Amino acid sequence: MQQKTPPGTNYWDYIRVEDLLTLQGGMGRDESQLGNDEVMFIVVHQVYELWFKLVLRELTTARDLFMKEPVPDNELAAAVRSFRRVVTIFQQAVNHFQVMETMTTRDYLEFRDQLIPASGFQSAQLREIEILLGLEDERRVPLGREGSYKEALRSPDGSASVALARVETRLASGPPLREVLYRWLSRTPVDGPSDPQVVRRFLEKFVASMRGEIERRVQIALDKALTPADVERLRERYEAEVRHAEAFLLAEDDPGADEATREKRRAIRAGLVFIESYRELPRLAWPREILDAVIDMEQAMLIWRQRHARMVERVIGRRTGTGGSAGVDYLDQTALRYRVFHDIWAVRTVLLRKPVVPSIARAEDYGFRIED
Ligand code: HEM
Ligand SMILES: N[C@@H](CC(=O)c1ccccc1NC=O)C(=O)O
Repeated sequence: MQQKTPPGTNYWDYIRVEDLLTLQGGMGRDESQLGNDEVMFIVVHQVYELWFKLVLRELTTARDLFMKEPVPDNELAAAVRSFRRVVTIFQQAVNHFQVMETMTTRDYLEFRDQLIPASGFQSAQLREIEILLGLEDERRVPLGREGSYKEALRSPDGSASVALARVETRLASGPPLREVLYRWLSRTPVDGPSDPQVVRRFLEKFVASMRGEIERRVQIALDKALTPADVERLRERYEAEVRHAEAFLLAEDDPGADEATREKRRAIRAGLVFIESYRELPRLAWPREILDAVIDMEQAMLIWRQRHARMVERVIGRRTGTGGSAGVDYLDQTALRYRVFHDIWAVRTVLLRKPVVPSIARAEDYGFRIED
């Protein structure tokens, strides 16, 4: 007997096209009253919110994975795929700003004032992405009106809103990715069992090797016939660089931190340096892919913020935002400051050339064999 197609299986019911097409009516809920620019403005925002929704799903899955102790090695590839999807989404989404840029300044001014005090600042899903990644509240740039970013999510009469509820739920939904990823990194066996003494010895050897590199660089400068005064200036810079690197690696860069916190930071930083420095060892292949994907992700988001600011500058210049911020100045600051994975960036300043990376005693522990 021929099988019947289950009812409801067609494009329009599955994709919910008719429902989707009723959502572009703006504040008056009547699309016929809106011009093409405003409908485009609404559609582009809706498209972004849908992308944000997917990003949140991927980040939640990855965060849940890194919450496990231990993190199952055979699931690392899935986390990399999640991060890569987030990167691809942001890279695509950044191009949607070009659609906005088909609108001239005067076209936009036709409907802009009615938007006050609404603003992209009230995108709860972007805030959720920041929270889930682990952006610290102290890093947030003040919007230029009273209270925290959460206050901006209240309704105009000061009451709670669906956007605020969304953000509160996210804040209560567990630790951010940064925290669990760093915890995982701190458990990296650094040339042996993860033990504070082993970690410290590894870091000290690493710093010693960095010191050795200074002489070589000074010699290069001399060979390039720089003046003695220039060479001296360079030497001072290199020495300051190593002092900074040492303070970073041995977690002496934050005098307020207690010893237990420092020990945790040393373990995270040693894990990072170890994975990056011996990235060709087979057992480090997936951890290093994780680090690359996380950097890609943060970079894609920074570029998204920066690109948004350039679009804004082009469309409205440097005027005050409808949300009450300084506009482009505010957005440019967020693009510089909103970083989450500081240590993964910072470790790039301290890595060494392959020939001078300290040798490790137990390289065979980090291999695997496919062939016999
Ligand atoms: C012509 C188009 C646009 C203009 C002129 C514009 C302008 C601005 C301005 C001035 C701000 C600063 C807050 C304020 O005081 O209002 C802002 C924030 C924001 N906008 Fe837009 N925007 C546009 C389109 C978009 C689009 C398409 C998105 C996509 C979701 C978006 C997302 C955001 C977000 C998430 C923020 C908050 C940024 C943060 O606080 O980190 N904007 N926008
Ligand atoms: N902040 C923008 C207005 C704006 O773009 C906007 C207004 C309401 C809802 C979303 C918006 N998009 C991004 O900020 C402006 O100052 O023109």
